This record gives sequence, C-alpha cells and structure tokens, in this order.
Amino acid sequence: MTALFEDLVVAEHPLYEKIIDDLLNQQYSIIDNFFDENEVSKLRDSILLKYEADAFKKAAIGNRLNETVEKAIRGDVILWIDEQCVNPAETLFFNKINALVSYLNRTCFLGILHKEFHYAIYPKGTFYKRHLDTFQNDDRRKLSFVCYLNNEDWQPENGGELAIYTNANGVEVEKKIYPLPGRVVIFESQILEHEVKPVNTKRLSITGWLKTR
Ligand SMILES: O=C(O)CCC(=O)C(=O)O
Ligand SMILES: [Fe+2]
Repeated sequence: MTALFEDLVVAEHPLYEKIIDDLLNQQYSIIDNFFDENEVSKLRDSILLKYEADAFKKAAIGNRLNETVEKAIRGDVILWIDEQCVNPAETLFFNKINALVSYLNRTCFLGILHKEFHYAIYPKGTFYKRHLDTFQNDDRRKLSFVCYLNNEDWQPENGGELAIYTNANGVEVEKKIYPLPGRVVIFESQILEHEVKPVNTKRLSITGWLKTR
C-alpha cells in the first residue's frame, strides 16, 4: 500500500511547475535555454544535414487526405521526425520532451498519449499567416511546442518573430517572440492564434504537438 502511494508522489520540478503556471494563467509559456548551447548546436547540425540532403518537403495545410501547398499561407519546408529512428541529437531532444510529458501527465492528468514533431525551415521571404493549430481537423492537438535552432547571433532585423494573439478583457494583444536558440514556446493549440512574421534569413526550428486520445 505504501509503495503504491509513494509511486504517485512526484518530486516537484520548478521549471515544469513554471510552465504549468504559465499555461494556466496566460495559455502560453516561454522557456529560455530549455535546450542548452551544446544540444542546440547538435540539433542545428542535424537539421542542416537533412536539409542539404534534400529530405524536406513543402509544408501543406489541410488534413492528410486534403493536403494543399499554399504558399500564400505558409512558406516553410518540413521534415517529420520518427521517434523510432532517431540520431543522437534527436535522442537528447526526445529525452527532454518525454520527461516533460510524463510530468504533465502525472501532475496535471493531461492525458497526453501521442506526440508528433517536425523540423521546419523558413527560407528568406517566407512566413506563416495567422492560424490556429487545430485547423487541420485534428482536435487531439492539445499543446503546441516550438523550439528554435537559430544561431547565437540571431538579430531582430532577421524577422521571423512568432506572434501570439491573446485577449485581455476583450482587447486583443499581440505578443512578439524572437526565435532565439534554445528557446521553447509552448501554447494551447486549440485556443491561441499565432503567426510567423516574414523572415529575412533562413529560420530553423522544431515544431510539435502533444496530443490526447
Ligand atoms: O515556428 C513557429 O514559431 C511557429 C510555427 C507554427 O505556427 C506551426 O508550424 O504551426
Ligand atoms: Fe502553428
């Protein structure tokens, strides 16, 4: 009996607690240095290697049966990551993601059962117009997750901010977030509209969704 109870006791993790508080209070959380310099550098090498090998495809909108490439809406190229077939950089990535997911499931009973992640590259001149991540008829998407893999010297002139639209007492507020390396943004997929502003320099990231059912 005691053993069973002890199993349910989770040691409090300050960073994850902050993410949960942020999500409850403002529906998004920004975590700087979620990935350290070394992890970002390995993941950046990985994304660029695959990009150079031509593994990416133009990102589409709509569900899998009704996919259209709509450059007027989004101009990024993506590559899905198969967790069953990962390189060492991606192993580091999923170790951190899985630790977070298991904490969320144990402390918030979120019921995250599935996840999907892809690399994304926004070439110069591209953007992703304002949208909700559940427009693809997939209401299982609960939390959206973006992690940036840009260089240390990413400048404001490079553009490519993530803009998140929130509502404060009926007034819309636009919050702009720079895609700084190692920074992670997590937000409520079904609630928060957002967009990627036009980029002036190739912009690198991993985007994913934590899903229920
Ligand atoms: O890269 C970002 O900052 C957000 C990407 C995005 O909104 C998406 O892929 O759905
Ligand atoms: Fe999105």
